[in-house]
Amino acid sequence: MGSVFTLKPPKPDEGNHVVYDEAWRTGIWSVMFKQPQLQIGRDYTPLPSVSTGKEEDEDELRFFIRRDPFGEVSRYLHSLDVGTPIEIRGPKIECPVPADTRQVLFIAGGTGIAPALQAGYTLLRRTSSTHKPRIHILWANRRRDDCAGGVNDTTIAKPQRSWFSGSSPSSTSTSAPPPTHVSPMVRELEALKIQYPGQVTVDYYVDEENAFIEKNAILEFTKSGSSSSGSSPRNMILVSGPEGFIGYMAGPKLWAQGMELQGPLAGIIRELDLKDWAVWKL
Ligand SMILES: Cc1cc2nc3c(=O)[nH]c(=O)nc-3n(C[C@H](O)[C@H](O)[C@H](O)COP(=O)(O)OP(=O)(O)OC[C@H]3O[C@@H](n4cnc5c(N)ncnc54)[C@H](O)[C@@H]3O)c2cc1C
Repeated sequence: MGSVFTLKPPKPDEGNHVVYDEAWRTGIWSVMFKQPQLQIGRDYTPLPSVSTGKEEDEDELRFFIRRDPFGEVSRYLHSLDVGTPIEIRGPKIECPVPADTRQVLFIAGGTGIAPALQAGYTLLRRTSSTHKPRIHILWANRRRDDCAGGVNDTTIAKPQRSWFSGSSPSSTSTSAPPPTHVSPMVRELEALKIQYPGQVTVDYYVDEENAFIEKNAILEFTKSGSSSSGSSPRNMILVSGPEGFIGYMAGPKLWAQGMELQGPLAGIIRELDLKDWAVWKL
């Protein structure tokens, strides 16, 4: 399971604000947390503040961090008392979302949902009367508990309307009862949907329910998003999650000369041979 962490600078710093603001406008970014005893660092992805209703003007950063029972830094972070000082480094831009992007298909595994929220936030802030970008998120988790309360928007076996959407619970006999526990990341996704109606859709896939992201789920969105006109709008597929997940979807990333590279496109996305879609592995 994971937890949401909130970081505040010890004193207000105008410099931080400018740097973070630029990162939020650019796309997907991370910061590195340092574990002081072992002198090791790990990257984590700040969450946009859609659900909190705050502007990005308070240098506060929030993170969703999964506690790996055998992981050095994530265990360390979960063991800290509230208020403990911690050193971070960054931001590091992982992937810009170009200004003319119209459609994003985000394929996320586990905590790979945090960059999906960032991509959605950056993309949708650019909404205007003439520019209505869209993001469709396919989110895979091992357990239902990881995405508790999440209701599919587009899959064929479309279940009940989301209880977040404000429909009267007594209006239909098929309404789902409000779940007793709602994953914090589902709350973030729902907040984004409410802020940008019709521009965000999410489908959930749960390993323990034998629901896996397959080719047709990718095709459903990409075929509707491909351009029929000569000038192709910019469409992106972003893949984020554990190494094996990225490898299965889009082929592994590569290491060369101490640098992580994208590596060739492979996996099921390559087999789909999509035109007009740029693929990026996070
Ligand atoms: C750009 C980026 C953004 C990220 N954003 C987030 C985020 O927002 N939230 C989040 O939760 N995570 C995020 N991560 C992942 C995060 O950086 C860490 O990798 C994760 O928290 C695990 O780190 P750790 O130090 O706890 O585990 P580690 O100590 O690195 O261990 C990870 C796992 O590997 C196993 N392992 C370690 N060494 C060995 C070995 N020699 N042989 C076999 N197994 C071994 C451990 O048992 C453990 O299960 C992000 C990663 C990147 C690259």
